[in-house]
Amino acid sequence: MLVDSYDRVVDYIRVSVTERCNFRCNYCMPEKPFSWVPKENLLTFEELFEFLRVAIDEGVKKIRITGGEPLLREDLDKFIKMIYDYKPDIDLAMTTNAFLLKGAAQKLKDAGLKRINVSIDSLKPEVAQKIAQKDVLQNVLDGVDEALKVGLKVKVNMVPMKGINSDEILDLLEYCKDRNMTIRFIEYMENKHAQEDIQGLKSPELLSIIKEKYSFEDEGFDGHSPSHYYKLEDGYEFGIIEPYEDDFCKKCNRIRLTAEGHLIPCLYFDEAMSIAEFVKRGDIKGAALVLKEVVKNKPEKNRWGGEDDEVSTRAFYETGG
Ligand SMILES: Nc1nc2c(ncn2[C@@H]2O[C@H](COP(=O)(O)OP(=O)(O)OP(=O)(O)O)[C@@H](O)[C@H]2O)c(=O)[nH]1
Ligand SMILES: C[S@@+](CC[C@H](N)C(=O)[O-])C[C@H]1O[C@@H](n2cnc3c(N)ncnc32)[C@H](O)[C@@H]1O
Ligand code: SF4
Ligand code: SF4
Repeated sequence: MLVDSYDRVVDYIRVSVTERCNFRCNYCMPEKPFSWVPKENLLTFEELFEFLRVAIDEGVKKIRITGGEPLLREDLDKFIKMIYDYKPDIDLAMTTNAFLLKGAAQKLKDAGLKRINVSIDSLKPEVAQKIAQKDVLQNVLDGVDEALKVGLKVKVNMVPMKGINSDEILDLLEYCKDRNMTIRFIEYMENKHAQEDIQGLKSPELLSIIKEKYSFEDEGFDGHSPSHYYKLEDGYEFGIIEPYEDDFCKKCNRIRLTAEGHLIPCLYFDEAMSIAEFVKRGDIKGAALVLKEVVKNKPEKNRWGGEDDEVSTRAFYETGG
């Protein structure tokens, strides 16, 4: 079992399979980075899987594939199948922008993927285009329909921004409610890669917009998720993720692995240790020692907004969010 120095069990790994993306979201990657990680520096799916096998043997029960845009990586279904075949009861999920999902959903489901979280920031084609800097909406909506059709469980993530998509909170909530998909509104997290003039909506602002039309109860946190959940009178649940808070850190169960093999103990800290050289030379014991070290050094909580206000300079498209 992987237990950190605050007695938290780490049983969730978020794996970013590429930092590349076919969108240029204004809050994440408005411009193509000056240079991408060279392809030869990426761990192969076989190498990533060898490492994940160790992690699963150590008690990991949940794996989320993310990116950049994970659907850009060729043979993703084969990677998913490797994990599924090794541990069929693992909670195997993916976070995606869904642009390429229509053609991939069935293959991913057949390979063993169980759930997807899709980012949808607008239901208006021109607003979606302004945010992603590409005409994306129809493909995304078709991707979601296909995912539901093939039986994948779907959640939606939206980043509400003042003057851009803040008038669509209820529309997106209702789009999700009609399809029985949970929506989580993520407060915009400042980072040095985003467009400078963005102002995100905070939780009280979001709640007061929803209150104009719906009554709801506060359900608190669900398990280990950073999402705070609320329940409408008809039982539909929506969530809000407030990254500047740290109450959910007490129950944190996750670490992150980047496409180049950096193991990151916390979203907000720049420290990371590499497993790359170990897995490349087949030294699985060495990789397991790095895993234990990273878990041991996991910080108690983020320090965003605290006295010593530590701000991560690492981009979300690198860490996988
Ligand atoms: N502060 C903080 N935010 C996180 C963490 N994990 C996820 N988030 C935020 O939640 C967003 C959405 O996460 P997802 O990729 O949908 O994954 P998830 O919330 O673990 O998904 P579920 O397993 O469905 O609960 C991320 O982009 C982050 O903004 C975390 O460990 N700390
Ligand atoms: C980095 S993306 C990777 C997966 C995929 N490309 C997608 O967009 O779903 C993962 C999540 O991070 C969120 N995200 C990225 N930058 C963010 C920011 N600055 N503030 C809040 N959420 C952010 C996105 O909305 C998305 O839900
Ligand atoms: S949020 Fe996702 S889709 Fe948008 S630029 Fe970042 S990685 Fe790409
Ligand atoms: S901010 Fe760090 S400690 Fe808190 S939930 Fe996220 S990864 Fe865990």
